[in-house]
Amino acid sequence: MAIIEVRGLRKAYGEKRAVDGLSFDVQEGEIFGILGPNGAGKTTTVECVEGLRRPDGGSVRVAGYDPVADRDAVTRVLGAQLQESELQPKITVREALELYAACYPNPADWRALAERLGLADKLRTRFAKLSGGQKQRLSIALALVGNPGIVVLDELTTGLDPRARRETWRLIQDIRDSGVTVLLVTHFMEEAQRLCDRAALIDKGRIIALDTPSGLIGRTAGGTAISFVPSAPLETRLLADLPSVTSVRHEDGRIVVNGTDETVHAVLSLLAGLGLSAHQLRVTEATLDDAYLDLTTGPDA
Ligand SMILES: Nc1ncnc2c1ncn2[C@@H]1O[C@H](COP(=O)(O)OP(=O)(O)OP(=O)(O)O)[C@@H](O)[C@H]1O
Repeated sequence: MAIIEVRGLRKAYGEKRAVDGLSFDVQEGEIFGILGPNGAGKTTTVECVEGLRRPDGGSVRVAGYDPVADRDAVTRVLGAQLQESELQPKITVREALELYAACYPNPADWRALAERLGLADKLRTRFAKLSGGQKQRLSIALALVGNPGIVVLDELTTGLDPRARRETWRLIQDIRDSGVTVLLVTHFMEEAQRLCDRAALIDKGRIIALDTPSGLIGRTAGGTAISFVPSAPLETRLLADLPSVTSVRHEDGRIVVNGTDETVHAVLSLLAGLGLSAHQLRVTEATLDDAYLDLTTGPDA
């Protein structure tokens, strides 16, 4: 069931069309990614979903509610991560959790939440004294303290070290596993590839692709590449004629064959049939990074 429905969403800032006719559905219980270059319109889109911005056109429904007209209802079902600047530097973790819990009719048990997010021993620590990772975990806790069915996380892991980023990924998976739908805005393709069930790739205010991460990767020209040094000279035409192969080239003394998963088996079978072996064999898969670079046009001017 679609818990978020966005239809023909448009939003301009003066002459600038930040969002230009976006439509997508987010299914209940999934992690849905919003990806795209700087200035693509990602934050504007999620701000319209959160009810923080009034769209110029199109419609948004969150659990059936209009985020602008039914602001209170949407606030109860949707938890948004706070920007760092929205918290007082002197507030303690405990005070922040208590304060935000008091704003909701059916808040979560904030002590249990602090425990779950690894903040139990930081309750008396002031916000300004928390590390980047701890601040991020607090912002997730505050987004969850109202017991929402949906949580919006915008650029959550920017600025975190690789370990803190991985811990945050585990938390996001736990949140999804507890039944919460996650709308995740990210610049990190590895993050999107690991976490998202589906993702929309936005460029210049429009959706240019919407699919599972592997579906998006499948759209790139790269696919699977197999490279090797043959044990004896080999006519590349034989490789190019294999059914799944898209290109063959010589690179630094190696033969590089692009194709699909099946190409690996086809190339090795051909070599075996010719009595040749493949030295320094390497197989590389295209990633969401490759798909992103293939499909988007670069930063907004
Ligand atoms: N309040 C505003 N006033 C004027 N222009 C704005 C405003 N907010 C955003 N924009 C412009 O609208 C476009 C989309 O911005 P938005 O913040 O939605 O993009 P984004 O994809 O979230 O970018 P980033 O990845 O850099 O955060 C950009 O060109 C941006 O400069």
